[in-house]
Amino acid sequence: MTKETIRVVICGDEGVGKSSLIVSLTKAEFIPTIQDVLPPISIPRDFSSSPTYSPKNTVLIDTSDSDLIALDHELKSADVIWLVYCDHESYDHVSLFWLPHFRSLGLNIPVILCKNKCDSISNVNANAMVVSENSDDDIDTKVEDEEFIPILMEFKEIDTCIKTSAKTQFDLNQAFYLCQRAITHPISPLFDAMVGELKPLAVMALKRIFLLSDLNQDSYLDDNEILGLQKKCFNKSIDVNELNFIKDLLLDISKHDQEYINRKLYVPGKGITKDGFLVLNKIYAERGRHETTWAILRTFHYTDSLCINDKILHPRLVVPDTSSVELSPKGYRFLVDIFLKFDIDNDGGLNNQELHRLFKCTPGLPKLWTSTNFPFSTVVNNKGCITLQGWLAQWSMTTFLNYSTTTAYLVYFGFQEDARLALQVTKPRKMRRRSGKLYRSNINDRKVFNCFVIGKPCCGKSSLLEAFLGRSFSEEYSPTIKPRIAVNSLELKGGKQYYLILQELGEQEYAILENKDKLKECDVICLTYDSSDPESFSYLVSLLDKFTHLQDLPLVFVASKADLDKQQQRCQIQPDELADELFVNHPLHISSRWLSSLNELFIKITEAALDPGKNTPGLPEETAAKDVDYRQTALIFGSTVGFVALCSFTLMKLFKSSKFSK
Ligand SMILES: Nc1nc2c(ncn2[C@@H]2O[C@H](COP(=O)(O)OP(=O)(O)OP(=O)(O)O)[C@@H](O)[C@H]2O)c(=O)[nH]1
Ligand SMILES: Nc1nc2c(ncn2[C@@H]2O[C@H](COP(=O)(O)OP(=O)(O)OP(=O)(O)O)[C@@H](O)[C@H]2O)c(=O)[nH]1
Ligand SMILES: [Ca+2]
Ligand SMILES: [Ca+2]
Repeated sequence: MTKETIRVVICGDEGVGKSSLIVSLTKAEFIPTIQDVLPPISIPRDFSSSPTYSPKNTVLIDTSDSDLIALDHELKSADVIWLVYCDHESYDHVSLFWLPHFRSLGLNIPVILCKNKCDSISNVNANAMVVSENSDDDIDTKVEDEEFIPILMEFKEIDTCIKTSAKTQFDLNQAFYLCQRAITHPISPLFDAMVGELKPLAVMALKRIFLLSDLNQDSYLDDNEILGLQKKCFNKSIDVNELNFIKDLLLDISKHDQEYINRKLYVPGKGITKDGFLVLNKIYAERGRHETTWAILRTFHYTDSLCINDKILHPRLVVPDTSSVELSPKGYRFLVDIFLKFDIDNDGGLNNQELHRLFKCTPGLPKLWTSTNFPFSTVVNNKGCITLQGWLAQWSMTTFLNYSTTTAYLVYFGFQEDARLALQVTKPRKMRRRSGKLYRSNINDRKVFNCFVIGKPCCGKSSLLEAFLGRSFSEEYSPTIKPRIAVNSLELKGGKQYYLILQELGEQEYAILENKDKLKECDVICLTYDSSDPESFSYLVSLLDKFTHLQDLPLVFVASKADLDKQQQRCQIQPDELADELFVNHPLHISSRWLSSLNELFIKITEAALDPGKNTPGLPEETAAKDVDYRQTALIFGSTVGFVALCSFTLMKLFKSSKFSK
């Protein structure tokens, strides 16, 4: 409900009973002689029989046709018009004067047409949620046929017609409710009275609701699923008779109604079909019980314009500048359930058909996904289908990069609660200072980290991303132009699970490295050079020179293509020297052909994200004495390994060449 206050302007010829209607309604008694024009009366929400969707206030405004200026003034601020007549003359005036007059004022608001002084009819109250055999159908239908129908056909602004009596209080509450309903539950977005069909947006929304309610995905709403839907929308259960009535009605329509002949609306033993669900809602609209349809739509957060409420899709979340957003256990649980529900063939992957079904109740794949080549941004199985591990990684990444996409899709997928419950905001980064330098403090509440992989063209960045997703190495080289992304989960010692996002920036590398805000979202920079290309390291040196602020972040140096012959880097400083100078680890030698070297790297990147102090340049170890000791042993150990390694390498070469020389 968007409106807090609804203004109902009551008009009609002199003496039709306008003022009497207001008095009778509000005082519940008929006072034969009253003043000409009553002052506006405000009726609070509690007055209504079904307060859920009624406005906070409804103001009833009495008018008189003797003062057209005042009347027009009121009409222009009206939300709905209660147009009253009571006899032949005032009836003729409805189409000859009143309705054309509203049009001439340019009003585009609903009109409730009311025939007053119908004193001979007893008060019957029919108000049921489910379509039921209408108890007032048998009451004098002459007025409807002769008076209401022609005028309803001619003036589409007439929402409903009703007979009342101010004297006997017949249907006064109903008339008042209809005025409110015209605003709170408008028929026009749902139903096209001209063609007698539900409107396309309504059909789309209802189809989506059907999909979400069909829990076992068999394309039928069985009794259980209907009960679930009823409970959810009306917070009450449906009784067996009502349910049987609906079923019989649908069976009857598919047997006798020419339009639906041979179309399955309800299949005994299985349930209501999607067509059946639509037909049912069409019947609600036709019988003036479209509140039922609105109640269903609103439960699924549809607004009057039949789109899902933006505040539900994108709830406001307070995210401090240096915090990140991750999925909560509840969010992961929901996404696991969705995956399992749609993995219909149970093979641990979602194939195209299954993905298509899953995204049927959404506007399609998120933009972020299509622009990052989903599903190849994450783990797929040997058939190219996203696995559960990949699915969760993909959502972890989406939440990290743009949580608003996650909340929206959770709602599309049918997440019942406030979508914020599926998220958690991490603590803002704390900063520490050592040796006069600010650096990021240890992290203990995050499990998703973001790493930019930087390096000279052809140094092996894409191969690294591919290997991270468990894909086999390819000799082929195709330069990366558009940024690329890869996300996967990994486990550190002790069994803790993390998600790591690796981004290769392509032609945007400079632009992104320049942008300090972008770097706030970056946990680690992975600086890669090709150890077999002598010109490769100098690229990194010049980047670090150019973007000095990179040195405020954790850095991990990587020497790629370790399976090829190592070359001396043509550069004023060698990789190990630079690392020493910056107080960070020496480059890790990896090869995309050697899986174990890669695993070590990914763990190292994650550890660098968890403990930025150890990996940020310019921070010598705090305890100097211990440090030296450690370094000496490390060096000795290192050189031994180096010597042995060198020996074995030469020996092997000799051995090999001698073998070949034979
Ligand atoms: N029998 C009968 N008489 C009614 C009913 N409603 C109003 N009247 C009578 O009709 C006359 C006009 O009623 P009002 O309520 O003053 O009508 P109004 O439309 O406000 O008239 P103006 O203010 O003059 O435009 C009064 O004598 C009422 O008693 C009704 O439902 N049944
Ligand atoms: N021998 C060997 N070749 C590798 C290795 N890693 C990558 N390559 C090859 O190096 C070439 C470039 O690899 P990519 O991963 O595309 O390099 P890149 O850094 O992404 O290149 P750009 O996107 O142009 O910046 C390809 O032919 C790969 O097959 C490796 O570890 N060993
Ligand atoms: Ca079902
Ligand atoms: Ca690349």
